[in-house]
Amino acid sequence: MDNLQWRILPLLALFASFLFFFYVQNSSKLSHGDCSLLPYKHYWITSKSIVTPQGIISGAVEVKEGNIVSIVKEEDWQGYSKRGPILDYGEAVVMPGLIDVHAHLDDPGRTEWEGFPSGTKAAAAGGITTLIDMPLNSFPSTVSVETFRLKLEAAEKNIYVDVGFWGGLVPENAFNASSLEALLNAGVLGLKSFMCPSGINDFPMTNARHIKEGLSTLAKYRRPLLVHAEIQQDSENYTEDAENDPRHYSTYLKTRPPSWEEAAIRDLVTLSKDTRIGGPAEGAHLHIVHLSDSGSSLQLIKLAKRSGDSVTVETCPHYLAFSAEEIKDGDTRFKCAPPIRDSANKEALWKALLGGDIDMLSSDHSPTVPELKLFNEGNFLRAWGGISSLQFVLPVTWSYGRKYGVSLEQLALWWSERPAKLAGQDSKGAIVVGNDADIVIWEPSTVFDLNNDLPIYFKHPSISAYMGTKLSGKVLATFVRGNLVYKEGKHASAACGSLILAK
Ligand SMILES: NC(=O)N[C@H]1NC(=O)NC1=O
Ligand SMILES: [Zn+2]
Ligand SMILES: [Zn+2]
Repeated sequence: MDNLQWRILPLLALFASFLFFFYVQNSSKLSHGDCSLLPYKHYWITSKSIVTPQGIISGAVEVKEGNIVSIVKEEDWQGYSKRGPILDYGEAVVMPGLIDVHAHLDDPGRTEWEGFPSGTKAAAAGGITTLIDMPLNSFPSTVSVETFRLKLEAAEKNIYVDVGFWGGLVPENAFNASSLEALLNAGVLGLKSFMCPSGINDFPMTNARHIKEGLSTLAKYRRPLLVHAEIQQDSENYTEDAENDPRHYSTYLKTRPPSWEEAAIRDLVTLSKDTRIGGPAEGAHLHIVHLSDSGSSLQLIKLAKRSGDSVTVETCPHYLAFSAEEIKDGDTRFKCAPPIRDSANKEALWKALLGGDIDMLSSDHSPTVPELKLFNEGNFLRAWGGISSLQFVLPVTWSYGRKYGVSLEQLALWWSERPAKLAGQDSKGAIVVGNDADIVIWEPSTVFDLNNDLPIYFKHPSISAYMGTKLSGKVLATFVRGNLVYKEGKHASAACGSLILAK
């Protein structure tokens, strides 16, 4: 009897420690129920309006374990209808989730400006399923492996949508191939640089020589360089005098004429020759961010594309929604760089977008604290430059684009398919079998007022230029890799977005 006891006790202890081990393992993992507002991982989304690269269909999208596993047209749906849970969205639009390739979430270091939790909640509420965070406005800037690690630490378990990262190309690392390569090896999706002061001290500007070096390093990785294309010029039109009141938007506009963009883009299209097939930087790609000048700058880009340079260009909703004439004295919510120009320029930007000369859209969501917008002073020359828009880019593009006949397919191209390609995300950006189930469901005809009654998830709604406007297009639901992360004002309880690293 004694003997038996001595044999059983160690076995019991072993069994108990096994149980404890599995308990600890599982309790540290997030359960599916925290990541998604749905209790299941295999289901069908049905709608009369599903936007696919082959056109708009009525039917169903089957989602299983985070992927799109089949797309069924309505006429073939009969046999399917009892196979599992169905989320029927009726007439609402089912579109690929938006991919915002240009957002400043300011984390770590300036989380009072935005931060990963609030920024990605705003993204989810706006139908954005992936965003690529810019390397500046956080502190420190993402310009080395060490600073990139801090970025990843800040983002981990704090993101409600998938997030990738651009690294910074700055004078300090441009001629240091091993430093740049270490950053690229660590997984940034490409690099970003400025050709004028960025407004952030630890993110100094680059010149043509830095950019040439950057492109040649990026060629090996087949990743893009994104450039803020403005070069400071001597101002002919601007002098500091009583006539040029800094509370007038026209004063600010004079300080940053289209010639700044043109000068930068002229340099860039000389450098982008290297990206042609057979050129010294073949494999690299140049992407011009937030184009505002629809004149000579755009012509230069068109010419470069025609010559076979690997070049793309984005513009932002604020350049398509607003024009300089409408901006009231002191209303620094509208200050951004390059500036919002006149209405003729806005019309020409729409024409270029619809005609295919502008490739895609991005938010350039660049918030700050309200104090730095200097609302009391209303000084356009001294206030922070940056537009807050993240949650509203879909309804803004739709609302302001309707008079130009914008189609749902165009929205998907500008906001999902082409941005996915720029960021090197082959399994995102379109509703096709095998892709991540990144999906937005929205009602194009639902109108809403952007006021304080509306839940707004980015940190400082009062600084947004869209407050006080009426928009059309309400997001009902957002799915990230099959997880229902947002549904009519409610977010999933846990932040289960993935960090996207280049391989
Ligand atoms: N630092 C920063 O975010 N700058 C951005 N703001 C803006 O309006 N244009 C920019 O490039
Ligand atoms: Zn910029
Ligand atoms: Zn920016």
